Amino acid sequence: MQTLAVDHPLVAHKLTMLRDVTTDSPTFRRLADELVTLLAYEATRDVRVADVTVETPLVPAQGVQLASPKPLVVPILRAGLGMLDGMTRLLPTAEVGFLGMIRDEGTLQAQTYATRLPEDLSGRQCYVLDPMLATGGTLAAAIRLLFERGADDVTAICLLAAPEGLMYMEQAFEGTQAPIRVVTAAIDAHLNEQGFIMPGLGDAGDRLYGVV
Ligand SMILES: O=P(O)(O)OC[C@H]1O[C@H](OP(=O)(O)OP(=O)(O)O)[C@H](O)[C@@H]1O
Ligand SMILES: O=c1cc[nH]c(=O)[nH]1
Ligand SMILES: [Mg+2]
Repeated sequence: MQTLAVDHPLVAHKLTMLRDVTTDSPTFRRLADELVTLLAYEATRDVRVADVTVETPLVPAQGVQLASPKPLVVPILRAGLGMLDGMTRLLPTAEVGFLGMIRDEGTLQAQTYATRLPEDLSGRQCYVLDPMLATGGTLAAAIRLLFERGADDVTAICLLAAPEGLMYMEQAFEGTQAPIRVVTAAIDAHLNEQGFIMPGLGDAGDRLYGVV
């Protein structure tokens, strides 16, 4: 597994505003959207392209276009939905699948309550969107599901990751041949007793959409 914490002043600036408890929900949504687009630029560095020739007004020119099959973007509901527009802005022709997952706040185990993905993901590059990689249970379960359907290359984009979750992911996918990448705006210090990322930004789903 490869992990990339994107080191860029605009990423750091937007993340700081996201962390701020006084940032209201509309501003939080806008910042999350902008931040994802910046992270997506790094996360798509290995997106597959095919050679193509186009006619300029003057001569033919060699270039590239996104290869087929097109990448699949998978936001993990609920909080991952706040990252979808920022991602598809950069990859407008990608298809979108959905996973609904919730972490039991007592046991910290992830449960899947909705799956809407293509049955066959053979040869597909997948981009999983989830703002928080805490224990890693949710992301690992999501990636296992994608591999079961044949995905051969998975990149997760997270706004924040905890060292404990990254270590859990390393162990969960040790020996896996397929590339797995985690791209994040920052790796925070640790998890607290409730499994929250510290210093973190609180409950990402609640800050995006309110407490339910
Ligand atoms: O790494 P983990 O320990 O598994 O925790 C991370 C998960 O927890 C949050 O979702 P939550 O369960 O709060 O659902 P929500 O998006 O509906 O708020 C977050 O968006 C991740 O999906
Ligand atoms: O810090 C955390 C951990 C899990 N889920 C969140 O929304 N925030
Ligand atoms: Mg939540």
